[in-house]
Amino acid sequence: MILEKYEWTVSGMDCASCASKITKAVERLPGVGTVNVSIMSEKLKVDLDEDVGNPEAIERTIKKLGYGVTRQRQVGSDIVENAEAYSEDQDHDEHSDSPRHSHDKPEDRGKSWYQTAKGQLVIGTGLLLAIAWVVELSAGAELGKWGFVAACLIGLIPVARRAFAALATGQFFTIEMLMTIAATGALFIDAAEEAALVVFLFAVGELLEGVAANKARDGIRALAQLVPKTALLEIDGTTKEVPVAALKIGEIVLVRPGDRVPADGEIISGFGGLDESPVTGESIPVAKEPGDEVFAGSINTDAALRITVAKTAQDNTISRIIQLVEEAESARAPTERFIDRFSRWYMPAIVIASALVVVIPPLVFGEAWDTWIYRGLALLLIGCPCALVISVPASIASALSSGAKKGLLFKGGAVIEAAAKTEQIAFDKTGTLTYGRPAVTDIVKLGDYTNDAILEIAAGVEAGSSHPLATAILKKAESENVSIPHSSGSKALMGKGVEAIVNGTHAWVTSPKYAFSNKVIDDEVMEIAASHERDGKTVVVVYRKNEPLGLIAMRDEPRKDAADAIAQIKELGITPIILTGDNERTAAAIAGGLGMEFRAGMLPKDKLEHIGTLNLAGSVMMIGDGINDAPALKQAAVGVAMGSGTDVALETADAAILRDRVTDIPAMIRMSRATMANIRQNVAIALGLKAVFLVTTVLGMTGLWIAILADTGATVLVTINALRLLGYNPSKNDAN
Ligand SMILES: Nc1ncnc2c1ncn2[C@@H]1O[C@H](COP(=O)(O)OP(=O)(O)OP(=O)(O)O)[C@@H](O)[C@H]1O
Ligand SMILES: [Zn+2]
Repeated sequence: MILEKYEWTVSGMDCASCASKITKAVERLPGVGTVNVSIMSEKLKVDLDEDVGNPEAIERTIKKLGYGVTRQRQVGSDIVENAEAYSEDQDHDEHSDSPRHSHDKPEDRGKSWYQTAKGQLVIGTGLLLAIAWVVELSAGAELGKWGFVAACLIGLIPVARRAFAALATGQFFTIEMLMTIAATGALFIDAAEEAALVVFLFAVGELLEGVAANKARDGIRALAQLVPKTALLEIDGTTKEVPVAALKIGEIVLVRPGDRVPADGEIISGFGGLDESPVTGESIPVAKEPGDEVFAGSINTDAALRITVAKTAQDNTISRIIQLVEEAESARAPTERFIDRFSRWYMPAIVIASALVVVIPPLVFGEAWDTWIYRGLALLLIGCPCALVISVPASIASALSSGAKKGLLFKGGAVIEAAAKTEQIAFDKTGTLTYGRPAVTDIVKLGDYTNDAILEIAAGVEAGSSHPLATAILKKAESENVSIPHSSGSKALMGKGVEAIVNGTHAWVTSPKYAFSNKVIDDEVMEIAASHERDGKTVVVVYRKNEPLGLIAMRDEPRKDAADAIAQIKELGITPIILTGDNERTAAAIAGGLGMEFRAGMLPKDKLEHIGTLNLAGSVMMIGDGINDAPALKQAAVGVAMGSGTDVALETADAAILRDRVTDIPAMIRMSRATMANIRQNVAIALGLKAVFLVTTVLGMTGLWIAILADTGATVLVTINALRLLGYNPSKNDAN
């Protein structure tokens, strides 16, 4: 059995209950494996066994439920769009030209609300309702009543149709079904006017929900629009405008001043400042020259650049960021899962309660049937869980896209929730608190070799290493015009150093501690090393078998905002700590300067273990550069990779900070706490309003239309509240 991956764009989904309705309906179809629905990106992904099932059946089901659906087919690396999926039955789906559909069809973009099907339903019902009122006033109640019945039916039929489509997939408890029963019931007990009003308000609510959901998606769509659609491709000395999707790796494109870079690539000629804010959130232009990497979406601020394309449109860093944010939805917050479970029993419970309200007072206490049927129907509408189910995902969606714009990536609600609970933050030293670019400061002779000779051998050993210390030594060798000798058999001694065969002789570059334990250096040399280490430098010993040649001291500067960041973290009530492989004294010098705790001399496995221990005392966030600390990042409650748009950073961790600012760590904490506060407000609004109107409905203080107004009102309130997160500024000192 081979499962084919299918993907559709589904329009008209406004809340989590829409997603679960579609999931359940599709899961029942033959041949369907994993089903994944994303409201934010309006995507449906299905693993389908084509021997048993077929994609058309899936499309028909979705259309019947009342959503628009467009199939996307993967061809190579390009997504090719099929024509609007074919629908067998005549009933045109009322969502297919909602404004959100503009996601796929640019020509639809900018449609006003009244041009959409939902909008027209609101106008239609509203007009009939108004006419009915006029008729009632002028021609009497009897004739007016028929106007209300007409208004009610016009609005109700599409809803009822969706309710029965869901029923056909085994789902009885849907919002549409509650609406249908309540409105039909109201017609039967001669409350046509209220039934029409209820249907009208429901349509208004749906329209507003659609607008709100669309607004939440805008953030992400805006990111996608930062990449230009066309590029100036260089062919045979001239340039030609081509679609960005058609660019191939290795092709050369021209980027004029003021243009956006069309693809990730490398500058081959030209010097200029690049505003990388779309990718990293950092808007101060970065000076770049030939050989430097550029990201798609960045703005070329001053001079023309020629760039070789390094990635196809789909693999660009910014496309991957967008994809991550879209996928982040599926990693759902525990609170969200709780709300989902809650609403699963909430709807049936309300239905049962309504039934009891209808039956018990008349039967047991001899009350009037009319009154209690009316109250029961109103109670049914209280059962609409829309506000509740949308409360958490709306906040999360806003937070995800708001964060992404500022270079703070969370891979899902679960990560946001965990980040908000952080009590300790563990930093890897190199590359996070420091720039990660150590430079050689001193070379100390231990024998007869000159500084250049020491550097030469050290460079030979380090040639095979990509450690920051190796980079520092190789760079120094280059600037001193020392030729790098031939070496072979390079071997990393994890957390200790490197060895290799240089010019036919075995040579080592290691930590003083390791050299000492192998009796290569004595106490006296250890003391020389220590004196440098107390200045915050890292010292390595260059030696051959039992023959120390020299010491090389290197210094890696703390980032300029590191002290500020640590202070902010403490202000937030969180304990920061450095976990480093470097030695005690160097670590103490750096940590002391920043005012924080440290643990030094840690091997990668020690870091892992220590995070485990810390986790017992309170939730730990680990910050790493994402390169060699992936296991430690995994071990922490929240692993955060830091580094401007680096490849690894995006994939390895739970969260990532895209611009090189340590102050973005406290910003990330603030963002997650603000999101959780927002979620708590939303749940309180949704549950609170339900509780209030549940009571007033049973007591007969409020009726049918108030019940539905309470639900749509709450939905709108909750959504507006969530959207406030889009404008939230988590940084303490700067404007963005
Ligand atoms: N390529 C290398 N050349 C020389 N010394 C090395 C090398 N790799 C590691 N060492 C020695 O091992 C020590 C620990 O290295 P490790 O890579 O575990 O930590 P680090 O990355 O330098 O620091 P941090 O843990 O803060 O990021 C270094 O301080 C150095 O003394
Ligand atoms: Zn919905």
